[in-house]
Amino acid sequence: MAAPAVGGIGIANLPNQRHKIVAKRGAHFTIMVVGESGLGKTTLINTLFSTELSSSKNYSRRHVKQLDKLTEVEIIKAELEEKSFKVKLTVIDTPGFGDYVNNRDSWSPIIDFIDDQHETYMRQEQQPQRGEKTDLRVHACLYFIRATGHTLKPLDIEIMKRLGTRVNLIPVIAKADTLTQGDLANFKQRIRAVIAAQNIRIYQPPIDPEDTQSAEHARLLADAMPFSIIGSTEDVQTADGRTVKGRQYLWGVAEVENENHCDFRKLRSLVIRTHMLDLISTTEESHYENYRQAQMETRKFGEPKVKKLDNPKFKEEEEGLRRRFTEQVKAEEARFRQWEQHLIAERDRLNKDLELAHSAVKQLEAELDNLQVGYGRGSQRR
Ligand SMILES: Nc1nc2c(ncn2[C@@H]2O[C@H](COP(=O)(O)OP(=O)(O)OP(=O)(O)O)[C@@H](O)[C@H]2O)c(=O)[nH]1
Repeated sequence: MAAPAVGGIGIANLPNQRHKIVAKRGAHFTIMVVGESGLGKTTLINTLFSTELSSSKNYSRRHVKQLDKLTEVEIIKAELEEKSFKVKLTVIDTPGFGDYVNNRDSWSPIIDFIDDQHETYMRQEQQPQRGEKTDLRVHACLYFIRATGHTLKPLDIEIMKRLGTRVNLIPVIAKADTLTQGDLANFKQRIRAVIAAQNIRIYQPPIDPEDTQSAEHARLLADAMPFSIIGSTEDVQTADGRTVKGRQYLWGVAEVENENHCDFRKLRSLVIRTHMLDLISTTEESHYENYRQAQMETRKFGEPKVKKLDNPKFKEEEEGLRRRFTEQVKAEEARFRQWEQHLIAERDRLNKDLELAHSAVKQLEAELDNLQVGYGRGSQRR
């Protein structure tokens, strides 16, 4: 899918970033969005890249999707071009996460996907011919937090802990327009406290001591995390006559690009304008390297990864199957026993009939003998 960037989104700034050599070739960037259904993941991606990368979902089918109890990973590829600078963008969407009453292990397809990409890349590196490699290693993972105004849910904490050690984790507060500015500020503070207390690793923009301007910008971005987000690709009219991207309400407009309304500009700056190359290089140098080292310690060079057979989700399914099988066997056994009883009763009845017939025959034989004896005596007298 080749999608022309509408109105300019800033990827042309990439050559100004540190690694000019990458910029010359064009960047290869993979971003993953994780969060509950309906938190605005698709909308944000479309807002971020100013183009309809992914179409909106059919909400009438949402309940159907919940029944199959699967967190599917969806891959959207696009090529964005601005001022002849290209970014090969891959968006990994994870619809349906956290939709179910029992969310135990609902994160495993997401975590497995991230690990599998590192694994695939490492295996390709180990081949004698190392040409063009398939590379879907995730450079940035946007984690969507529901704007409840309370604090992080245990499920958020569990998955964020696991993500933080594998990818550049960027937490965002979804649908920030649903909270008042005061509530939003308090919510942010509480989330930051939980992140610190739970030792959740989130992406930290590097601070360059030699470049005060960029250091200040990096500090500003770090201080704003988790970014509050309003997503919308709609143009709306503000009270003072401006046309902006935003969401129209009776009380006014929640503007996507207004720093007083949300942190969308900061997030876009971090992901696209100023830190895309740092996200790519930290993935390579830190997250991939950690994975590679951990794997190297546990198996020999070139040896395939041992597949996890003790996945609790599969275990649960296996136990269920076994239970159902035992119940079925028991029911069949009971049916056979009943049948056997029936057969025994039938056999007894037939035996009795046979006995009766037998004694009737015997009686008839005796009568016949008597008759023959009587007939013999009669003929002798004559
Ligand atoms: N109030 C508000 N609504 C939003 C915002 N972003 C998206 N929405 C709305 O929320 C609904 C769901 O948005 P999507 O972008 O499809 O959500 P999603 O997270 O991709 O949903 P799944 O793909 O089902 O996981 C749509 O009706 C959007 O218009 C936002 O920032 N604020």
